[in-house]
Amino acid sequence: MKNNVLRPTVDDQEKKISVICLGPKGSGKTTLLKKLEEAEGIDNTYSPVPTIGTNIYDIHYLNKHGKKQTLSIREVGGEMASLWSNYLEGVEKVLFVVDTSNLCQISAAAVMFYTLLADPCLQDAKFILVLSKMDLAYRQMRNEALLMLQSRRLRAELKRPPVILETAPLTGEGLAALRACLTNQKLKPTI
Ligand SMILES: Nc1nc2c(ncn2[C@@H]2O[C@H](COP(=O)(O)OP(=O)(O)OP(=O)(O)O)[C@@H](O)[C@H]2O)c(=O)[nH]1
Ligand SMILES: [Mg+2]
Repeated sequence: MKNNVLRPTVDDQEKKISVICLGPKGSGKTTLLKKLEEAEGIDNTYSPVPTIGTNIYDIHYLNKHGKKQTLSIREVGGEMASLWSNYLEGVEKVLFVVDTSNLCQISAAAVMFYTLLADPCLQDAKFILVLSKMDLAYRQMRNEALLMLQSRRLRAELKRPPVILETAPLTGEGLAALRACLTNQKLKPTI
């Protein structure tokens, strides 16, 4: 009689993706992830289409032993915000991207962010809050955004406060720090 071997199902074979990238529509998730992927041709003339559904980006890096590693990140489009909760199981890191230059969107972004912080699936997850499009935002906008997101309260009250990073993917600002944070590496001194 043949051994009754359990064959892996399609779900078992599916790549486990433990990092998710969320944020309001147009906040800059796709642009940021493509830049982290080091895709060619992402500059001021680049115009991505809104993500309908989800996309997966593979980021290649060397670990502390010099071994090549790949980190896969799933973006779920802002258009799909009502369905985000379906993608949270097994997630260990949440990259939440806000458009710092669009203060009209920040209060809605804060509601989305706080809803995720309270989600039972994400109680042990690490949150990285990305203030994006810093090339378009001036200092006061950045301060207002942090105020609306109640960053001080997050730092004071949460057991694991989110890491807050400023980026401008189109100019490359902040990408090294974000990459280091995603891959659990220390940022190399620039000087
Ligand atoms: N100036 C500037 N524009 C940016 C930056 N990042 C993204 N954009 C622009 O913002 C727009 C939206 O960018 P996307 O990356 O598609 O935004 P998204 O968050 O993926 O949007 P959804 O997929 O709809 O949720 C595009 O026109 C980008 O060119 C940035 O750092 N600076
Ligand atoms: Mg997108």
